[in-house]
Amino acid sequence: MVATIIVDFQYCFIFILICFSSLLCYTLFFRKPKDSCVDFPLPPSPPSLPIIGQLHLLLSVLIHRSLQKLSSKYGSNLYLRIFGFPIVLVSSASVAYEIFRAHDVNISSRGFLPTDDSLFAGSFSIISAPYGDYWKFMKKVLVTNLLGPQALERSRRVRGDELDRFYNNLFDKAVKKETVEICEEALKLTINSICKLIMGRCCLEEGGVVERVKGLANELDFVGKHVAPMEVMVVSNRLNELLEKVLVEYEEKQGEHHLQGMDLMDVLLAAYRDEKAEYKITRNHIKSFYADLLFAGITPSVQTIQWTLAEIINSPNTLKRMRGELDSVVGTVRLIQETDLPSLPYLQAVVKEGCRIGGFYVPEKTSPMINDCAVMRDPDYWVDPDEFKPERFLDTWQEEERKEQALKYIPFGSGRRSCPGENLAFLFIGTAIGVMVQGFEWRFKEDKVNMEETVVGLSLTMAHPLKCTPVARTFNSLTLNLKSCDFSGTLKRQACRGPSIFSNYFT
Ligand code: HEM
Repeated sequence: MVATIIVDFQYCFIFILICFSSLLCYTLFFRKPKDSCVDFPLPPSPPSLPIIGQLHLLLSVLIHRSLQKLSSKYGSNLYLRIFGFPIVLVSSASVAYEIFRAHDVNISSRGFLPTDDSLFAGSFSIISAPYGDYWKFMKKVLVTNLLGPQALERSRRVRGDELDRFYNNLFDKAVKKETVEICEEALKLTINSICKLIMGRCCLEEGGVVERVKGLANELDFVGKHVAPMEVMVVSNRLNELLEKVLVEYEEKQGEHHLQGMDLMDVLLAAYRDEKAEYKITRNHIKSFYADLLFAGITPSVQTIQWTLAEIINSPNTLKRMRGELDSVVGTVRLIQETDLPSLPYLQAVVKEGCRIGGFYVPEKTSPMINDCAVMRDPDYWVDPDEFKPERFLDTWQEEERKEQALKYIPFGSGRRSCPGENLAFLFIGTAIGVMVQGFEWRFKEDKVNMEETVVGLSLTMAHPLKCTPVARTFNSLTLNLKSCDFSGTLKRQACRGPSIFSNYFT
């Protein structure tokens, strides 16, 4: 009898325990968050843990892959909570399109306030600045003096010279039969070009500024890999010292600069000195702005060049078609230049596809958080989303379709806070890839390039950096021919061929 009572009591206890733990599980894992409402239910939420929420589901080196895995398992739009902080994770092209179309202004601030004075995304940076007067002022300065169509046209020669140097360096390696690391060569090209564009007439070479920026960029990538905030601060301090030196040099040479016309630094220094300036900026603002440009501009461009060449090497048909186009439009005597790009629609399509596949940079808009990588691989919108298929960008869309397409193609983000360097990036990548395909065969040890990915900082890079040996396609090196370009002609030709990714730049 006593034994029966004890067994009953045990069952009862187990039953109560099960009820209690079920209730706890329900509350912790499956209960809808309070902020949902009947009319607008929140997107589904994956199971969460106490305190950290869904953080454990995101912990991975390849964060874009874990995000993709989450969305394919639980739905393309998800509601997450990380330490109580709500995030809507968007992986579908149509929802991202809707957000950018209808709510751009609401998501034009990054959703976090920087807490330190580091040059990288600290309190003076425009990347982390909220959408407001400071951001608007700096964006205007940036577009007018560096990244807008007219500014890019004025600085074309600087990039032409650097492209020539890039080609001659590769030609030299080809003569010596040396293997090159593509990332390293692309890094030299991009750093040299960006430093010349933003610090133009300062004694860059003599002061070794380019080399020091390159060292700092490498260090920052390394630090990014190991997520060490203290070390970010150390690199930031060193860059601060370097930029202060550049600023002082500019101030000393102020008279000389005015004789040659104002450049970006002159304009910023004038605004810094002007008591009645539209926005009162400080030296820290200027240095932070330069840090933004260096590190937002360099790494994604370099990575995209590397990924795109790797894809081309793995796709002999693409390579053949690009070469045919380059040989017939540019020929085999002179080197491709920026003004050829509008006449090379297939090269443009390859670059566009390269940006879709490679140039990964997580937009820091946290709520909603748009996973641009997943949006550009959304199978409902992209045919064979994981394949390298430049042809997808050769379609001749109607005006409406083109607008919609632009909103779903977001390697540079979208809306007000989209990347202001998009046109410049297309010029860098288009000409660099053009030079490498026009000028060289690429010898490679294995049958195929290993496309395994890894993440460094905010960039998706190749786990096995691309190394190959250039073989010059012509006996003599190709010549640089920076003749002035007939825009009206190139634009007319372009109009017959359909949309151009360079249309912003050339109109
Ligand atoms: C393939 C090359 C590049 C890629 C894929 C890329 C991508 C991006 C992305 C995704 C963003 C964030 C957009 C958003 O939040 O919606 C961004 C922001 C930015 N990018 Fe780029 N970028 C590239 C090249 C460049 C270049 C060459 C420059 C200039 C030299 C540049 C300057 C910036 C700046 C200043 C911002 C911050 C804009 C703001 O906060 O308003 N980028 N970029």
